[in-house]
Amino acid sequence: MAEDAHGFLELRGVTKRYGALAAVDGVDFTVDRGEVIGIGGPNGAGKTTFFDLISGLTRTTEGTIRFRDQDITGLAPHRLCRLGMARTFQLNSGFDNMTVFENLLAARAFGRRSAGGWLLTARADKQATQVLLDEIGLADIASDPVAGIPILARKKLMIATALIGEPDILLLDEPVGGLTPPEIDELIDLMLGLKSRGMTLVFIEHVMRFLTAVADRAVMMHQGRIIYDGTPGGLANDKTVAEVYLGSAGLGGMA
Ligand SMILES: Nc1ncnc2c1ncn2[C@@H]1O[C@H](COP(=O)(O)OP(=O)(O)OP(=O)(O)O)[C@@H](O)[C@H]1O
Repeated sequence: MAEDAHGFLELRGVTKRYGALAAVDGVDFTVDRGEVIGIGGPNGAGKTTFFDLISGLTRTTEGTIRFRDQDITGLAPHRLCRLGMARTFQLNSGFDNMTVFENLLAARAFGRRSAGGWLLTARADKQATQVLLDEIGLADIASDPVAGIPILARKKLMIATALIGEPDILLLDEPVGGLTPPEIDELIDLMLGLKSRGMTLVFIEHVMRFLTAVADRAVMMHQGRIIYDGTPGGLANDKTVAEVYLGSAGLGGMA
């Protein structure tokens, strides 16, 4: 498939209305292949809805979304998964009664992009699962039921579950929410590892230390619109961003 590195993912005039409220309001947004973008903004800014639109969980009211030179507006999540898009969620998901290994293996089997029966691919799937568990630092608890594992391990498992289908773009919704500073450092390293492998990453995060350490480009949303799109370093001096946070948490409160 011929595809341009520029405009790998492209949104034009994307709007989502809930009654009178425009949760996402006429957004234009382009992601190039290999970019690492951190999205911030106050609660209710529209960030998760924005991800839901891209990943096919919510239908757009207006606008178009293109991915890899295809119009994907309205395409179901499983179709997007097969095109190479994966995402994680704010809340940790997983099958609690299954082990870490089984969770990842199930994701591998159901998220497989190429055709092939279970029996034909079972051995390869198990190998790929083990390799990823090693890489992501979950091999030690591979046999543990997910119900009892710590929150950092759950976060890593969700990322692994998204990565096991070998996506070309990964969307992460608040990957470090609820983690301690040393745990955040660990996920910074994990993300930098993905970045060094050329993975296209778009993530939502309130923790500014994480956002500035990982992203090359920062995007701030407010009331469904993009109010800043530039370097992470430029955020601190941006008047519009400061105004949005003034009187509430302040820019420092984002970290
Ligand atoms: N299904 C829905 N029905 C009605 N309103 C909704 C729905 N989903 C989201 N909204 C509203 O859309 C707006 C944007 O919500 P969204 O969850 O996208 O914001 P957010 O930036 O992700 O917030 P947070 O940082 O708290 O996760 C909010 O005002 C929210 O109440």
